[in-house]
Amino acid sequence: MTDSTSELLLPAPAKLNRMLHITGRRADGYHELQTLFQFLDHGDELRLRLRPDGEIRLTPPIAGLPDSNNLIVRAARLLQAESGCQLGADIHLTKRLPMGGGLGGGSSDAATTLLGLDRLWRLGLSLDRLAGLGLSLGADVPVFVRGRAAWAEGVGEKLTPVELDTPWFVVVHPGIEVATHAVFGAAQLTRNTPPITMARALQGGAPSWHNDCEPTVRSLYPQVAEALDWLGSRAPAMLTGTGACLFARLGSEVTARRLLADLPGRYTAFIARGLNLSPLHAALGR
Ligand SMILES: C[C@@](CO)(OP(=O)(O)O)[C@H](O)COP(=O)(O)OP(=O)(O)OC[C@H]1O[C@@H](n2ccc(N)nc2=O)[C@H](O)[C@@H]1O
Ligand SMILES: Nc1ncnc2c1ncn2[C@@H]1O[C@H](COP(=O)(O)OP(=O)(O)O)[C@@H](O)[C@H]1O
Repeated sequence: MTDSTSELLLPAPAKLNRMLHITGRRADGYHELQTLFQFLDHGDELRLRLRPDGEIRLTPPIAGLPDSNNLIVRAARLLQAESGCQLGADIHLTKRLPMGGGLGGGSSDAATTLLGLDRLWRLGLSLDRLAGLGLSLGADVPVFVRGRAAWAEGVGEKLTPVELDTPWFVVVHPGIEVATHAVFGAAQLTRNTPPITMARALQGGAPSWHNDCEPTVRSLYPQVAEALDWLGSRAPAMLTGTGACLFARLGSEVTARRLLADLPGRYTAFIARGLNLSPLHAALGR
């Protein structure tokens, strides 16, 4: 974060779903989940600069995504409407996270916009209120607003903070996109995992965790299956969200770097550490 009152430089971290169970389907077609969210010390970055004229300007544009659909612009306009604030912002996005990869980049960008503009515009809104606004933008936004690793239920909005182990991860993008709606719409998807308590989920720890989307994503997207097989032969590996990104859990930065160096050239990847406090909240002191 810069020290100026008219400009902020803030992180928008990635998340992982350390486990994900699908426990049912609601009347509106959305699925009930139980998941553990954790942040990574890797993500996008937003520079927010105050504009007195009320305009919201985003640079650079994301190819194929009109600004009016960008969660950053939508979050900024929502905050203006909610607070009646007449101020605006120039927002510069450094996009590092693959889109639609299950790392929550768009949701995290939205949360950073809400918290950053709340600070820049001196609105003083509570995290409860900002999380409520975030939920209207997407189910994954509230966890980024609250900034604590969490046990999540419902569609991901009922959050209980947790302290998880903080290993190093190798996060791999297999080079294809997974359509979230195709996974949730697949006939073969397991939708009836019996609900468990948070205590039970935490008791087993990482070796006991799995993602109910994984078998469906494996069969619909053979490239994901191949990448998961490769990664899983080197370290315990899983899918995050509905993919397409995968993560392997390592005991140290050195072993993570070694695995990254061995990775076949057809995949893109990065290493990162798991965090129980979002770097956004660390930067803002919230
Ligand atoms: C399942 C998670 C876990 O983190 O996957 P990732 O997106 O991170 O991979 C998310 O909650 C995803 O949330 P989000 O990315 O906001 O999903 P959306 O775009 O709203 O949903 C796309 C489509 O997936 C289906 N969908 C999504 C979430 C959910 N709990 N049940 C659903 O059935 C719906 O058909 C919806 O139209
Ligand atoms: N600022 C943004 N960054 C990324 N995606 C965005 C953004 N705003 C809107 N989107 C839309 O949200 C979708 C989901 O993106 P993202 O959050 O990166 O993936 P996921 O939900 O799989 O973790 C994108 O495919 C894109 O259409």
